[in-house]
Amino acid sequence: MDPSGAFSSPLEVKLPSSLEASRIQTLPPNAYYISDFISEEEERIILDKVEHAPKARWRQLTHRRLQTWPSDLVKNTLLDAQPLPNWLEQPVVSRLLSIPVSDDEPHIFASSPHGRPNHVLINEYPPETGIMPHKDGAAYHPVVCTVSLGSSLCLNLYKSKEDGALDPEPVWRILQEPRSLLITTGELYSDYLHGIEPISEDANLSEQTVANWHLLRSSSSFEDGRNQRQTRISLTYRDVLKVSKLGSKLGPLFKR
Ligand SMILES: O=C(O)CCC(=O)C(=O)O
Ligand SMILES: [Fe+2]
Repeated sequence: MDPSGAFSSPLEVKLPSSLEASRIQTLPPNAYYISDFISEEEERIILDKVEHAPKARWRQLTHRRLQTWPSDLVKNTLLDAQPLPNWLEQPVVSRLLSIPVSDDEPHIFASSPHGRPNHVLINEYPPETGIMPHKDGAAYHPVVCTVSLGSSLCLNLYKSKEDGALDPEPVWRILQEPRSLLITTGELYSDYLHGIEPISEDANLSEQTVANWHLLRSSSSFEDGRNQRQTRISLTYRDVLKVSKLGSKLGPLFKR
């Protein structure tokens, strides 16, 4: 195992020497995209863990299912001071913490309260499933790290209009390939909304319409401008600002 927690061939995982090399330059500060963040074997292992998690872990929404680890938030607070399970820590967290942002910022969570992510949301998107445009809000330090598994799809970014209403046309699209990492922070986190359209195929994909086109693993596979969606699983890593030790003192009754 190498220091970044990699079990797999370094040929499959390609980490930049600093995030600057992975910056999505067409977007406001700051967004980064790393196409080969985890290997195919690591992807299989994580997908297997997600699929075989205890049934009670899944929360079913109208169109989408999700899991929260280590637990749901209560009033924006993480009640459980439980660590993340090992399969969510390795290789993702150790690898996240191994990539410098710049010479004086050792990694993307260096200035967050806990210095690392303490919470993971797992969302499942079968084709024709999406998520409404939204902001992630005040519970989290403004850094979101999303690992995509299983299939590609586009994340749309939206602006609020002057009157606060949503402008329904996305201002940008980010194409997320399986095994990729997308990091969004700063202005992108605070000033824009993000969402995923509930469609079976992303269309009109090109250098002009996809913000991270030049950072894709395989832009040639989208040469016809289309991406037929399969089921995509995303892991969203964040640092919840408020953590209460009370949850662990109250004991297992209050845990999920
Ligand atoms: O699945 C994604 O990439 C986005 C998920 C998301 O926006 C959220 O969970 O807040
Ligand atoms: Fe979100």
